[in-house]
Amino acid sequence: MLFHVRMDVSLPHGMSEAEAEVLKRVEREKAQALQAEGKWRHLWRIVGQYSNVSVFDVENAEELHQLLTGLPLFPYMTIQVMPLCRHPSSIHADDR
Ligand SMILES: O=C(O)C[C@H]1C=CC(=O)O1
Repeated sequence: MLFHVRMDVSLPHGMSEAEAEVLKRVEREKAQALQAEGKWRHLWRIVGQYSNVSVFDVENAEELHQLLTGLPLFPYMTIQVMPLCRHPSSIHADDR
């Protein structure tokens, strides 16, 4: 099942540079592992914002919830989720 997800990141002003760097590194490792697994299919930066739009390919909403809440930056993100289904006019066979 595909989900469009928008993540807006807002780190606390009081967070040290060192702590932010560690969080971002651990987040990157997790994000890249999920991409390698095929679960995080697209990851795009929104120009000019500390935000991304992503497409996840997971079994169900419960799996997506577990995955998102497990992200190191989760406490500092506002997340919007849109479930997707195949568009009848799409010519791409792998749209799920
Ligand atoms: O930078 C972001 O958009 C937040 C988060 C998503 C992937 C990642 O590495 O960090």
